[in-house]
Amino acid sequence: MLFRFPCLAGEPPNCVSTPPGLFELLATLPSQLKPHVDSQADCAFLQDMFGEKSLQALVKSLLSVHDTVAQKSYDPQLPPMPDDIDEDEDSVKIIRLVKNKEPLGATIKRDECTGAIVVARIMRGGAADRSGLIHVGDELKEVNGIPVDDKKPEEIIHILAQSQGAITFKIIPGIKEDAQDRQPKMFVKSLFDFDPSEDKAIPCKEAGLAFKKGDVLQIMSQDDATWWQARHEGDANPRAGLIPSKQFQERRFALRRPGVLAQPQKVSNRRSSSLRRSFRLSRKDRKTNKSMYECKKSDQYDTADVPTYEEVTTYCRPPSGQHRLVVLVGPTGVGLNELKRKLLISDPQHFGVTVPHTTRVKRSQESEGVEYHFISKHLFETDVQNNKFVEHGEYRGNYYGTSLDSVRSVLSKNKVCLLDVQPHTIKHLRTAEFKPYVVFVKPPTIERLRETRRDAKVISGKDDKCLAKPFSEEDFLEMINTSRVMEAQYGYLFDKVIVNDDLTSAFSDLNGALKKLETETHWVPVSWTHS
Ligand SMILES: Nc1ncnc2c1ncn2[C@@H]1O[C@H](COP(=O)(O)OP(=O)(O)OP(=O)(O)O)[C@@H](O)[C@H]1O
Repeated sequence: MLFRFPCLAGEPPNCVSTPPGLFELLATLPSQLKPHVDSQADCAFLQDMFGEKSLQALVKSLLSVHDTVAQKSYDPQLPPMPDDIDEDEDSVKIIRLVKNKEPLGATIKRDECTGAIVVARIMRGGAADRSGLIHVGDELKEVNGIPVDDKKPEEIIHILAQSQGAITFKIIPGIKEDAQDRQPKMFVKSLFDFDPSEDKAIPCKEAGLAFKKGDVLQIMSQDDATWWQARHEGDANPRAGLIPSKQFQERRFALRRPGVLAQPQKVSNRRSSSLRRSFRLSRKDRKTNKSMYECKKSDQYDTADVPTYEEVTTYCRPPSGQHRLVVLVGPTGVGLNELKRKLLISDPQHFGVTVPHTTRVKRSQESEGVEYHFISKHLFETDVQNNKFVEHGEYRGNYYGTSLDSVRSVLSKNKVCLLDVQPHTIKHLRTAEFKPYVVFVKPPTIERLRETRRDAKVISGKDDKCLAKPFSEEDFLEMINTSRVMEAQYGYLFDKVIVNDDLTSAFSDLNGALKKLETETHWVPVSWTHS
């Protein structure tokens, strides 16, 4: 039963502090409730309850606390207007902000031309921004009555840091820039790690926003060419932090590049030229050596491409829309084929793989379009010229390749196409048509590799005999090393990283991610959603 004290609602707070009135009110309540109470026992219970002294005392103290709070004024006490405002009196503003533990969210600098101390930046969502009283370009004249004209910015920051409670600013408002408010808000995926505490160039380390490769950031302001303001997408904290702008980060990266990239790291010593996996998939041709292909496309880092930020937007596959291409990458022997095989077995109607092309002669037990598409050398070369291949290579005088059309063919059957490629190929697949979801499969620790792969076999790339042999210690070390290099070089292109330790867990991790991909919203490059 819901009831309240009807005669108290809306009354001025002090009218309820007369105890007799309160006691009478409580005493009459049971009779007022009588029409709603069925039994005599309930009536007696209510009578007892409302007649109880302790309840009356409790209600009394509750109401008196309410009165005290209601009568309090929480408005800040503004100081009297200073009487030394003369010539500029129209343009001087006195602002009082109450300081709590949160920083003010503004930075100041000395204007190089005028020598005045001006507000350089207002952090979006910070205390100063939320107050709406301080703006970029405002000239700071006094802080807590102390003139700041002759002070260095650091001294003023010190005064601010020392201040407790309310801080009074005397400022001359600058010209208001509305342009920044009109800027569209954009989201970016960060393609590098950033730690402001390690950054020597940032104007204020405390104002920096740390992020990791793959984080989605909301860009709040790009007014400053060097330091943008951003916040983590979905973060409840509205306060923006400083991040290096795209241009600035690219410049810095370019300066650093000679040391880092002049010698692009090879993805693998033994098998870096291999280009194989998609070819091996549908083939019953188990003799095909995965390391036999010469990769024609550059295996080197694309130095023109500096990974900084990528503008992204949300995308959810329409229920009957084409599936996103699932791209698997990882070092040789990590278990890509094993995971792919498990997916195919789990739901053959749902998952599919491409049929590669080859110029080698068809064997008697093979059928066109099952193990391979068998085409002439001339046609293969024409298709290469016309960029029809995702990857292609040559082995023992024959060409092998995975065509874009073979990917389209799987997708057109409304299947999820599973494609494993060399990581440098990912960039060519990143189109609105394929909307690739890139899964990087990485090995666990060497100890776990030794334990889990005790009975496993790998096809050695060292010889030409294509024999499956137990993993050697060298295989494990190479797998781990290649994985590190791949992650460092191409990690910004990965949507999901799966550690293939226990096979069942890795499979369920992958399967779960692919299920979500079909129904949930994901961040994708904006260019993929413009038709
Ligand atoms: N989590 C795992 N635990 C135990 N054995 C595994 C695991 N994952 C894969 N294997 C085994 O490791 C071997 C190599 O796996 P797989 O052929 O799938 O590797 P791959 O990444 O496709 O490499 P490649 O393309 O060079 O063949 C296989 O014998 C496979 O059964």
